[in-house]
Amino acid sequence: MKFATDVVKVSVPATSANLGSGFDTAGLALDVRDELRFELLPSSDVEIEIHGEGETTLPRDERHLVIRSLRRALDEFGLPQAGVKLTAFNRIPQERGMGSSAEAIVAGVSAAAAFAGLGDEARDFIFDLSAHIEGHPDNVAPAVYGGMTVSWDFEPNREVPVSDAPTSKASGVLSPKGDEASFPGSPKPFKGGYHTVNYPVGERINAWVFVPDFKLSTEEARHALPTDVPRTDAIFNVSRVALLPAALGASHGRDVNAMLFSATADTLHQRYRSSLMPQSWELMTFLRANGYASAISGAGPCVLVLHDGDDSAALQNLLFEHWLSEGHWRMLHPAIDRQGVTYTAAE
Ligand SMILES: Nc1ncnc2c1ncn2[C@@H]1O[C@H](COP(=O)(O)OP(=O)(O)OP(=O)(O)O)[C@@H](O)[C@H]1O
Ligand SMILES: N[C@@H](CCO)C(=O)O
Repeated sequence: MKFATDVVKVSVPATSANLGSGFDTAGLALDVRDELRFELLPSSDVEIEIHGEGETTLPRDERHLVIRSLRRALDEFGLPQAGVKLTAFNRIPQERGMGSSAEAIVAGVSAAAAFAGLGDEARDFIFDLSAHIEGHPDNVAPAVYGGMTVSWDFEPNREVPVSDAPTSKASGVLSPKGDEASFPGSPKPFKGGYHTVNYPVGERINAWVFVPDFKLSTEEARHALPTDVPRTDAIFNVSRVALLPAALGASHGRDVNAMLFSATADTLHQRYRSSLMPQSWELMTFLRANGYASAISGAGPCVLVLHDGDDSAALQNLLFEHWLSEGHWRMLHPAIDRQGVTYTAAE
């Protein structure tokens, strides 16, 4: 395959994963965008220019996550590897729980799609490859599609308890191999791998992200999680995550803020990570004690608030004295992004 163009532009939104109860599953796109320009070079060099977030910390060579993801996707699209100049204008805070790594991966993969001359028809492929590179789909899905997403990893061998399933030819059960072809007849379940569903977000839903002046890598935060969780905690989160689409969709005339409050509650991950970010835990619990639907954003340490209506002034007043005035926290009030990644050929 040949390059369809020499220059492409990509814009990717920030994302907040988990939304409290939906660990590794729920995500929301926020209108804080990184803008990237990719230009093919006649040589095999990589040139990287970074403005904004990461300009003093990110590598400027083949180790850069955007470049690594671009390289992987060029192979997948059957395009040759080439020299490239990347110019990045980064606004998404990094290692804070706003989906910066998913952004970088989606940017590189989407750039390859645009170099291949592909448009919207490549979106599902971008999601699939990006989620495989990231290793979990909850940030990648809203970064690709916008809005609120619920994602899952369809693992055929876990969908049917294979060892217990009847083996008569009439029952049409999954083979231990567990691939797509082993579901005979109809209906057909999904193919193995990552999937996502986009849910509408009500026009009145507002999001705030409180960004601290310290970082926490997702890798470190994932190491803090236990292998097993109590059954009562699992039941608690199942009941709350099921509320999330209804609460964010907000078209049912019920008390949306009360539903958001329950929907963002969690017992599966946040408490286990609290010692890695005590300030975030303190802020999140203070907000909840004051009735706000609040959660750790992604793996932290940012804190997310969701609310029906614009409560900026009240939040500012509530948090000014102990948090915002000391300069350790910034308050962002991004719009909900409903577009997802954009990728186009450019001049
Ligand atoms: N714009 C970017 N360009 C290149 N690499 C990036 C960019 N943003 C993030 N990265 C890479 O991703 C790492 C941060 O990933 P990490 O998963 O720890 O945080 P996050 O994605 O911001 O948080 P979360 O996954 O909880 O939302 C950075 O250390 C860097 O290696
Ligand atoms: N679900 C992920 C989001 C961060 O990538 C976590 O909390 O570890």
